[in-house]
Amino acid sequence: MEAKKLITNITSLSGTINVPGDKSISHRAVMFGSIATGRTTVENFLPGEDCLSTISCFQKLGVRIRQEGTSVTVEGPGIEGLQEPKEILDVGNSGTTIRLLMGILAGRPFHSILAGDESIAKRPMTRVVRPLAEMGATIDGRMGGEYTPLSIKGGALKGIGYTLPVASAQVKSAILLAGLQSDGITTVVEPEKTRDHTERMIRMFGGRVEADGKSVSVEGGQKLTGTHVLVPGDISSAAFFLAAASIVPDSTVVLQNVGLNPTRTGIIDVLGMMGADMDICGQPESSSEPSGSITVKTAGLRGTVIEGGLIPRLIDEIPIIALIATQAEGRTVIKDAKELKVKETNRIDTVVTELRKLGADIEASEDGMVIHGGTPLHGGTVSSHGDHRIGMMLAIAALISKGEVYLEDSEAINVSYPTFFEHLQSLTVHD
Ligand SMILES: O=C(O)C1=C[C@@H](OP(=O)(O)O)[C@@H](O)[C@H](O)C1
Ligand SMILES: C=C(OP(=O)(O)O)C(=O)O
Repeated sequence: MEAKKLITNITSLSGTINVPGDKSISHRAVMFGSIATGRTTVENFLPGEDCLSTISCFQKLGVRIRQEGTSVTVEGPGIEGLQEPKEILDVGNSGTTIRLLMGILAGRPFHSILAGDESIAKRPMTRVVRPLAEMGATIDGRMGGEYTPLSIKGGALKGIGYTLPVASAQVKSAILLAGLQSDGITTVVEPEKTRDHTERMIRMFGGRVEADGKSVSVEGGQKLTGTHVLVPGDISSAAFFLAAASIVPDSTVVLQNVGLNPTRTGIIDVLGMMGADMDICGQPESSSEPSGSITVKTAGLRGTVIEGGLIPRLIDEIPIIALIATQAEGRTVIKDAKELKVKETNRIDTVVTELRKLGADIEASEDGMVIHGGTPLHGGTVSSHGDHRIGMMLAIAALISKGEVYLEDSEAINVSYPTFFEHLQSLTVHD
């Protein structure tokens, strides 16, 4: 594919966007709909490639799922109704799909093979394989189960107490999904609190889960019942426009229907610390996930330090935060973020490499990066490296670059935000 010429040389950004559905919640709505009994309807589903991979995997497990744009109906057969797949379960580019699916399949008495794309083949799986094997599943894969393709033969599971070595909502969720099929109680303790969409969804489907600080427990053998899920907009997608409106001069952008779950709002906290101009208006909670609208205007920003418990609350926003930091006054330090190395790309390397191509003053550290702000960006040819969040971050960087910017591998953006360029275009004001 030819490199895409990005939008540059704009005067300001102005307008309103309805942020597309949350990726994490869309995945879980299909998964819980598939293991529950009865019909689940999903509204404002994200029809991005990752969530479509989740639908296709569950269809291969015998679940009847109809998807038309942002609306999905799942005819839940109940967990016992899942059937041995005849084909390989292809998770595409999606870490959430493979890891949560492993938790579900760990308790099923049949054999499955899971595989995905080149990026998935490099992402660590032992973190999920180890606790699920301890619960009683038989899982193997390349390099002793660290990498795809993986094979799973589920078993009679027993509940465990497990302390996560890394803060990961995907690993926590996989263990909880296996725990729902286990004998007794399963407890997961996290080093830092991560997104709690799985816990909220267990409750939405009529199940019980106990959460106490960084510890979460479920009892096995609970019955889940199909329901209606209203998916709020994805704050991780909104983040690109929060950033864009903050750094493009004379801008005002309204982002409607943004998910405001406190385990995800680290980006709002950081923008606040940096001096951003945001006005947040919460909506009355119509589902178990809070949401609201955010009006963001251009502001002079200053550097900050991002570390510790804040990191899991903004883990996917670090590429766009790095770009914001190039425009802030002073230095921004991001640490405790080693997990970035095992995302769709090594996001420490890809952010540093690509932003440097546009003139940013940024360096990698052992567990994050250091950005010296106040640097004008120039034109160039950059690459997403097949990573949607790197691609979108670079498209926002182009808005403030002096000179033309071309993006290689721009289609990667379809993984989480297929209407990204349309939305960006609709906000753009030229002279
Ligand atoms: O549970 C989820 O939906 C996700 C958890 C995070 O991954 P980790 O669990 O690997 O931190 C995040 O980066 C990913 O985009 C979605
Ligand atoms: C890391 C991400 O997703 P996943 O782990 O599901 O591939 C992401 O969306 O930034």
